Amino acid sequence: MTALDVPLEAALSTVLEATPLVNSVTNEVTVNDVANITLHWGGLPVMSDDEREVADMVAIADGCLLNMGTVSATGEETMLTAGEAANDTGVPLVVDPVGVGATPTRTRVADRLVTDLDVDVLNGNYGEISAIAGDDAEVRGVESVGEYGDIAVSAIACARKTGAVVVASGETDIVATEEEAFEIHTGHPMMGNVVGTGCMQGVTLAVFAAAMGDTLQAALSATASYGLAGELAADGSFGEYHGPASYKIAFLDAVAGLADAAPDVTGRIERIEV
Ligand SMILES: Nc1ncnc2c1ncn2[C@@H]1O[C@H](COP(=O)(O)OP(=O)(O)O)[C@@H](O)[C@H]1O
Ligand SMILES: Cc1ncsc1CCOP(=O)(O)O
Ligand SMILES: [Mg+2]
Repeated sequence: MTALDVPLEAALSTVLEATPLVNSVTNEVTVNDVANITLHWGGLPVMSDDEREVADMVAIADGCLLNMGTVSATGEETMLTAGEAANDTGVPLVVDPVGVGATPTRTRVADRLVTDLDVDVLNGNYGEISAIAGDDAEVRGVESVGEYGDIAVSAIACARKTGAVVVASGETDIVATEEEAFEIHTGHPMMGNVVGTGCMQGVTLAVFAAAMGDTLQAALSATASYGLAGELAADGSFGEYHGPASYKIAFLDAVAGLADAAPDVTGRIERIEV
């Protein structure tokens, strides 16, 4: 393993300076959290998801997230329209294949998104990424269950299958390309007790990819920053909490305050031999 230096303060200030407009076609469960965390990073959220408008909105955006958490038949077509607009205009595209593997419909929709679109970043939990890679996976509803000892292997396989930079979230996040994989040793178990932390990670990736350009650097910076905010919320740096609901508030405040918190992840990102 070799440690990788990722300058978070520079990445965070790049995001703040860019103020990227990110259009999220996302699920109705966490849409408000996705909008707010976009703003808290320094981006501008818009949640345009109507077939009549979405291509025009994506064309003027700096980033686009497609999250299939509650995708309907019309929503499926709208996500393809939005993704095609992103590809046509060179807008970085992030896909969160929520619940892929749980039902045949979700598997079909996810496969269509990664096949028909040029996806820059694909983010999902261990089960979702393993399912897309074609490996054994158990996704109950939208939650990853079971053990995934070879998640880095699955993430690289998923990157080779889709051409995307892949972020597999869990106790240790994995960022993988077709050639290499990194372990990101940040985050806190409390993050797993809040619905929406995967969805919010997806739009975080879209914000950083929109601002930074280099997709791998953006994925590493976004993932490390996200986990660091989770840690700072858990250690009380952004207010006392009494359970998962108040933790979520502290987490969102940690995201908004991270740039001024001397974020440092030295030694926390490792390139792994796979
Ligand atoms: N046990 C844990 N320890 C550290 N970080 C965690 C843990 N569980 C989840 N996270 C973090 O929470 C975020 C959401 O991950 P996860 O719960 O896997 O996604 P989803 O909500 O899509 O299932 C990720 O940033 C991940 O690193
Ligand atoms: C519970 C649920 N059901 C459909 S989408 C959704 C939210 C999933 O959020 P996350 O993937 O961040 O846990
Ligand atoms: Mg998720």
